[in-house]
Amino acid sequence: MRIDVVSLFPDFVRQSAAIGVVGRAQQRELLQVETWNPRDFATDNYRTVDGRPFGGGPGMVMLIDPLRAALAAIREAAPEPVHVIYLSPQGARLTQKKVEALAGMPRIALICGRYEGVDERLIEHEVDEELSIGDYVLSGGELGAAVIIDAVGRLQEGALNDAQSAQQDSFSDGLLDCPHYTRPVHHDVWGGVPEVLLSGDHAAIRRWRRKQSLGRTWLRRPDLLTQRALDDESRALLDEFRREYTR
Ligand SMILES: CN1CCN(c2ccccc2CNc2ccc(C(N)=O)cn2)CC1
Repeated sequence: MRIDVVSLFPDFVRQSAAIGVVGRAQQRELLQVETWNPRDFATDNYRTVDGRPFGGGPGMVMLIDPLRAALAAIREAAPEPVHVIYLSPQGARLTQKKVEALAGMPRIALICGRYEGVDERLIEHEVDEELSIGDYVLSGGELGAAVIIDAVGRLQEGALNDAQSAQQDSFSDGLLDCPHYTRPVHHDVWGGVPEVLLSGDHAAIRRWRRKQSLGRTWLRRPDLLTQRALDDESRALLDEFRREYTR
């Protein structure tokens, strides 16, 4: 999968994508991240990328032409069609479901707004989808781009090793994760490690983890439970958790 990023701060995007699982996915050519700076496509001597807003008011707006020129260069750089995404607070909330859809695409382009955003006509004519990584204000779209690159990059076939993808499968089905523990087994101050995890009974451990995922989702994010049907076994486990919890 190829991801092209339009940003006035290409180094930030490139460096964040060079780390960890995503960096390795790039080395293995499972993922390709390219950055394009609109300033390199500005035609005036001052390499202008922003303009004063029509209608007045504070702040500046990103100019159409450098962005369009960057997008044209992106399209020209490889044959596959490009799905163009604009990161902004006005976008649809990013979810794992959306991440999975994006991860299956051959190419996406991420436009990172700065200043007060980009000229609306660029969004209308060149952007396929506007996405937000959450209901908060950032100084630019670059962190959103880094989030999408990580979430999508780690889903590329071969990016995660078996242990990581096993963890991924057990948890990614829309539930919160179960608690995790490691040595020292006994810490005097904080109490113990759940006995079942030390039992070596792998069926019981699997059951306990699933029950914890279901129970924690019910306690912390009940909204996630309404978005998915539970099979009979999960429903029974959750009922058991709820009975124990409300005792
Ligand atoms: C003071 N304004 C500066 C410009 N900005 C803006 C407006 C439009 C596009 C990009 C930006 C860059 N900021 C972003 C970007 C994304 C998110 C997100 N939630 O995904 C939050 N913020 C809005 C705020």
